[in-house]
Amino acid sequence: MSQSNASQSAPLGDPNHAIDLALFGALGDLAMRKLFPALYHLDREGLMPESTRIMGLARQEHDAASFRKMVNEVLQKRLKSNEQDQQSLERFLARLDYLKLDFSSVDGYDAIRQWRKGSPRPMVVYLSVGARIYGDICHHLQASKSLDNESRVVVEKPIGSDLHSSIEINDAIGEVFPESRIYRIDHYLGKETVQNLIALRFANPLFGTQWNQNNISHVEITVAEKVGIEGRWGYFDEAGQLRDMVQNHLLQLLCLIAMDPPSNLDADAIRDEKVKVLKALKPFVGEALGRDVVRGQYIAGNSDGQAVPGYLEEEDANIQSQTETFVAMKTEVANWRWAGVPFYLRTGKRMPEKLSQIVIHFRQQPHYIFDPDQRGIASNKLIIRLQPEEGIALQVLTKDSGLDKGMRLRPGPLHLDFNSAFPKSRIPDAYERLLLEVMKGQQYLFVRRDEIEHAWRWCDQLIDGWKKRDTPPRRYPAGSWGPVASIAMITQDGRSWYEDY
Ligand SMILES: NC(=O)C1=CN([C@@H]2O[C@H](COP(=O)(O)OP(=O)(O)OC[C@H]3O[C@@H](n4cnc5c(N)ncnc54)[C@H](OP(=O)(O)O)[C@@H]3O)[C@@H](O)[C@H]2O)C=CC1
Ligand SMILES: O=C1O[C@H](COP(=O)(O)O)[C@@H](O)[C@H](O)[C@H]1O
Repeated sequence: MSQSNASQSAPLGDPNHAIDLALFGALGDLAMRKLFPALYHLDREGLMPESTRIMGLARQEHDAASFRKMVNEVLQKRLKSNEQDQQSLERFLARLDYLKLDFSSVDGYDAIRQWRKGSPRPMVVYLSVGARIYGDICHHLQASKSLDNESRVVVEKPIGSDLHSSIEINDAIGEVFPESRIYRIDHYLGKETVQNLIALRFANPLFGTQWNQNNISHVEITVAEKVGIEGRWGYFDEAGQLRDMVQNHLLQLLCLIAMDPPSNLDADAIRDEKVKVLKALKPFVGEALGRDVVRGQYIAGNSDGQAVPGYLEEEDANIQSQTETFVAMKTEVANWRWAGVPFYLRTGKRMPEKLSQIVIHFRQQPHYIFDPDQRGIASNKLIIRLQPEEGIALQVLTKDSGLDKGMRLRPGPLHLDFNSAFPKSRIPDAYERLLLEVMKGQQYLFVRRDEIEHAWRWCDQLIDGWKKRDTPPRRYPAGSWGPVASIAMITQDGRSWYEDY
């Protein structure tokens, strides 16, 4: 384990941000893979106040010592060697405690009240469990008098599987916590470049003045995953890519691209603008469903040169499943700013690369004077890369150099790569940022109830349409960019998916 100066030199976080964190589902996949590493990083970076305590809750038998050992093993495995230092690890592990609890029964919740007794810190309840049990947990916490009027709750996505179920879950949480103390996670909102999108759009007049249908011809949002189902077949098959990724992450990205400038950076000012976008999203009616949406499911193929199974051959698979692992669609935000500008969205599992990027295609000049053969390349693009290699590039056109080239155009990037532009700063994981905002009690990176519900309303009409049409998903080989029809969907508009990966 390498020794680093980070922990020695960093002051511990602002005492006003100290919390008691009750982490429900502490032995689960999300907690182990994302939450504990993120909490450790906050501690190591000096952002976790000294008195902050963390209680892990799950139903397996453990005591504090065996739980700490388990978390320690996970951290050793997940952290890079230059991120580990003995002092930070020891300090972080010492904050951890464990409570064995069956979340569905009120018995045992008294122990949480006992743990909290006399604590001056607000309690943050993090629900890293399936959404069906959120209501029970909130009510049992209330019944056991473990909460006070500063307690906050953090809930994971997806909240429900349609509008109706999300209303039920939100109602149940809302009976215990007011909206101002509910933090609905969409981890894409914690990604560094997503934050930068807000800065880019609203701090730079260069873009602010161009951000509308007069200057932008179309927008692409791609969230491609290289992985398949990773042992989550049961969960995923009920959800599918539309509910798992579009309803939340892709629609949130679309909102941040399409929203009007908020009057300030307050949570509600931003959320009000996002809601307006969700309300203005065109539904898919009539022919549009067949023409503008493509559902896909991967079959066996290759990933990194290795043969990988198809979706229906994965562990636990039901071979009859028609669940989509890929969706591509063309939609529109029907308002003054965006009328007539297509938003092409695509997301899928088992794509060739892990790639999340937004491409804003600007319109061509009204009058063109260069080589007619080059007309196709003659427009600017703004490429906002979320992962991997976070960065922003503006593709501009210059003259190709050389005596023999005449006035040939050459597209080239003005590139801001965050890793090389700011080499000293580690790019934090989305969960670090989100947990920090919860500790501070700031909600602007979290999703308000009406956003979730408008997003479901829009997805529900799409899902209903699919049910009525009852057509199977199109097959695509693992390791490809999705069904051929998703390429045809955009080429029929005389465009193509941006491919400079
Ligand atoms: N994993 C991921 O990458 C992502 C997850 N999410 C969301 O995060 C949440 C957690 O997901 P994930 O970590 O994958 O889920 P897991 O099933 O891996 O973890 C859930 C944890 O909660 C425990 N648990 C469940 N029910 C009870 C109960 N009644 N009493 C006591 N303990 C219980 C489980 O214990 P046991 O093992 O004994 O059942 C387990 O420790 C979900 O809402 C999911 O949708 C969101 C985005 C990504
Ligand atoms: O919410 C989810 O997101 C992940 C993808 O997240 P990323 O940060 O790795 O892009 C996805 O794999 C998972 O199915 C989904 O539930």
